[in-house]
Amino acid sequence: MRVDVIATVNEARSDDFLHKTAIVIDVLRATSTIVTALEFGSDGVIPVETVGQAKALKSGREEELLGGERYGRKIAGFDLGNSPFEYMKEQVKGKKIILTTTNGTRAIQKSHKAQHILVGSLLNAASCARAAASFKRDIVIVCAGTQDQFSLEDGLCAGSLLEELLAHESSLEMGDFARAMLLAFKQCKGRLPEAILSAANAKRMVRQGWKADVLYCAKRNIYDIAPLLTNHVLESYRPPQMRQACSK
Ligand SMILES: O=C(O)[C@H](CS(=O)(=O)O)OP(=O)(O)O
Ligand SMILES: [Mg+2]
Repeated sequence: MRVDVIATVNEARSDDFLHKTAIVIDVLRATSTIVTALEFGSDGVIPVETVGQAKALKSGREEELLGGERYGRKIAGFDLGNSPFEYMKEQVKGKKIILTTTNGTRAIQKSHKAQHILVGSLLNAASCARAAASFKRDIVIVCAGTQDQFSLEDGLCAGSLLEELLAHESSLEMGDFARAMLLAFKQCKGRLPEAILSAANAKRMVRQGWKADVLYCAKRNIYDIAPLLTNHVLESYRPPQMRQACSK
């Protein structure tokens, strides 16, 4: 099995995903928010690229919510923003969420040619790796990045996924960028919050008042689900138990 890591969404070409499993990462914050929504009982998340697409999809049924951000803030007329804390509430239970964010949902769209599309974050790295390994295909990990720039927290999450994948597949082949992310992760595994807080995207988010979000998104392996895209909806998938992975 081969794993490659793509540094930003704009470096991804749709043909890179053919016949493969894609894992899309946007630690701050889209994929952490998606994992949280599903963990807290949302019925499914529909990721879309534009605000117009999100509004057009909303059918007016009570069991649907519009979520997302532009410039980090809730979009006018939407029910929810992009903070994971908004998705822990009773409000999301049993609801489908139509979500559009600047980087994360765009990266999910970009992976549409993959055979399987999983959503990864630090919160669910072990279960996401377990799900990906169970599909027995080559894997492409896409770091969404921030407005077309590489983001360290996405790279560290890719490294965490690689460490977990190696526990399932000792003969994993990987490209040099993937190897670099694995080494970077191993280097700061014991101090992930500090490493993430030192990076540009987190610094900007802290300035905007989102420090609690950054610290929450830096927690590793606290949830055991792997969002899997099925008919355009991300649903909670609990991967089969396989060989014991690294976890902590
Ligand atoms: O809301 C977020 O965390 C970001 C906003 S920004 O583009 O980084 O300002 O969106 P995301 O798609 O989760 O990266
Ligand atoms: Mg982001």
